[in-house]
Amino acid sequence: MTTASASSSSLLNKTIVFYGAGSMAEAIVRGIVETGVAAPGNVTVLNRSNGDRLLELQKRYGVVPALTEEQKNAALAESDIVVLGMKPKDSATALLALKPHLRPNQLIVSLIAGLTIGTIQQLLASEQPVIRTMPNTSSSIGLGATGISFSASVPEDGRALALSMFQAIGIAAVVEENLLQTVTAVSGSGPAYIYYMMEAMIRSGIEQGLSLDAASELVVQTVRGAAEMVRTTGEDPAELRRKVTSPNGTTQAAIETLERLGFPEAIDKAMLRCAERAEEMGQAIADEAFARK
Ligand SMILES: NC(=O)C1=CN([C@@H]2O[C@H](COP(=O)(O)OP(=O)(O)OC[C@H]3O[C@@H](n4cnc5c(N)ncnc54)[C@H](OP(=O)(O)O)[C@@H]3O)[C@@H](O)[C@H]2O)C=CC1
Ligand SMILES: O=C(O)[C@@H]1CCC=N1
Repeated sequence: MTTASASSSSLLNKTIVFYGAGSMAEAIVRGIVETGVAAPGNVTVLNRSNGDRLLELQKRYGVVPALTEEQKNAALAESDIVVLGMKPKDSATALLALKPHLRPNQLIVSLIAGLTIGTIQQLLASEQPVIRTMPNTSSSIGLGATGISFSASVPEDGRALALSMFQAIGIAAVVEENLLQTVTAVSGSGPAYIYYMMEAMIRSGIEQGLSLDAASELVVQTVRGAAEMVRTTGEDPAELRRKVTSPNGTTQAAIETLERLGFPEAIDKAMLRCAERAEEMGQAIADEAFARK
């Protein structure tokens, strides 16, 4: 566990409310509390109706649950940072409910796939400083990969705060807002592709005779080792693949099979569809915002 010391732009001095405290919010709460960059007593969690979940988060991380309407409204009105952690379909209603409580300098950090800075500001009817992010669930173990974009109204210290939040729980890349759909396709949804591949590898290992435990352990260590090899050697994945692939050997036979079955095209199409879906979800919220004006 690492610790952070308080300075004026430190998260330790800031109050943060997670407006929607589901899986992604928990990944971030856990990351920032366990790395010591945020004080649990300064972190409030609130949900639409699931109070039991808030009590669980309190037990696990020492954060503060907002259970009553009064507590919820106070947390939204008083926190320095409001993190939007609800599902896209719930976001327009949630932003309209947030609007009357906000002060102009509160930072909005959105985790919501597809939802644009423009739509958030439209729903809030203000130039509120908005930090749009696309994190992933590996943030809970400090290995997150987050894309970040800022509205023009985010001040320098707001940018630094957001970066410190996401850098505490992994890596953070600042990108143009229109590239956040691509970040969603790469790293937001990316863990699921890797889990899917792991599921398939474990299943095949079992079908070929390994026990569940042996297949799982071997697959986990293989994925972990492969990622660490790319990271620590700095070599290109293609070069590392070449080193595993003996001419006319077993790996070549496997890769040729994957190529014949369209593996690279399948990944490309999946990622394009993912980015397109983020766009569609953002458009649906924008349409709802327009309809509710
Ligand atoms: N899961 C992931 O890997 C990633 C998710 N995201 C984004 O994070 C967001 C959340 O996803 P995820 O954590 O998986 O979702 P979850 O369903 O786990 O959590 C959503 C939470 O939002 C709460 N909520 C819904 N409406 C409101 C409201 N009006 N006011 C307060 N709280 C509300 C729900 O509470 P209740 O149960 O009481 O309704 C629930 O706890 C999504 O927008 C998603 O696009 C981004 C990157 C990765
Ligand atoms: O599946 C989703 O919509 C969210 C966004 C990125 C990961 N999970």
